[in-house]
Parts: sequence; C-alpha cells; structure tokens
Amino acid sequence: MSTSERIQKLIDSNDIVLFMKGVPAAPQCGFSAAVAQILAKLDVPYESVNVLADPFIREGIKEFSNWPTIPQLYVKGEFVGGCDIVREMFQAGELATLLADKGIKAPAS
Ligand SMILES: N[C@@H](CCC(=O)N[C@@H](CS)C(=O)NCC(=O)O)C(=O)O
Ligand code: FES
Repeated sequence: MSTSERIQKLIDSNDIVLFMKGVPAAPQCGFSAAVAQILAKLDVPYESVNVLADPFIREGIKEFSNWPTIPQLYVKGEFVGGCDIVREMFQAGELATLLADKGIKAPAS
C-alpha cells in the first residue's frame, strides 16, 4: 500500500484522526499536545498517529493535506487544520459544533 493509501485508509476508518508527534499520553511537541488536550476536553474518542514513528507518514501527510506542519486533525475524512486553527475553532465553540454536525458524540457517561 502506498503512503497516501495508508493515510486514506486511516481517515476512512476513524471518525477523528489526529496526526501528531508522540502519543496523547506523552506528546513530543507542544503543538501536538495542545490539540490532544482540546480533544480530551471535548471528550471524544479519536485515533492518533505518531508521525515520529513513521517518516513516510510524517512527510506523506503534508503532501496529502497540502499542509506543511504537524499536528493535523481530520474529522470524517476532512482536513480541519493544525494547532492554530483547531485552537481558534475550539475557543469559538466551532469545533464542538462541527463534531455535533457530523454526528460525533462524547460517550455517554
Ligand atoms: N502553527 C502550526 C504549528 C505546528 C508546527 O509549526 N509544526 C512544525 C514543528 S512541530 C512541523 O510540523 N514541522 C515539520 C515537521 O516537523 O515535520 C499549527 O498551527 O499547527
Ligand atoms: S517538535 Fe519542535 S516545535 Fe514541534
């Protein structure tokens, strides 16, 4: 499978995918940590992909999204943005709205 096919499969098989440096429990960069923290606050399940563990994904996702940096957030197969965009959307309440519009809910507590 090519790198872009692997990326396509990841975003097709998970409602939310965060391409990040490190893992949610131990992010390796503040930008990735910020997005993981926001997703934790929204209390939604997501798949994370550690680009530091895979140089092909690290470069491939930039080409795939036409976006030069990590982190990158995908929701229902659509690129949402990096840290700045996600932070702004979260603060404006737009990220919660986007997830609700796409039918993604926090697990019932
Ligand atoms: N302003 C960016 C910050 C992210 C950023 O600058 N990422 C850099 C440093 S972690 C990056 O991915 N550089 C390319 C690389 O490390 O492959 C955003 O909104 O996401
Ligand atoms: S790893 Fe240095 S800024 Fe992200």
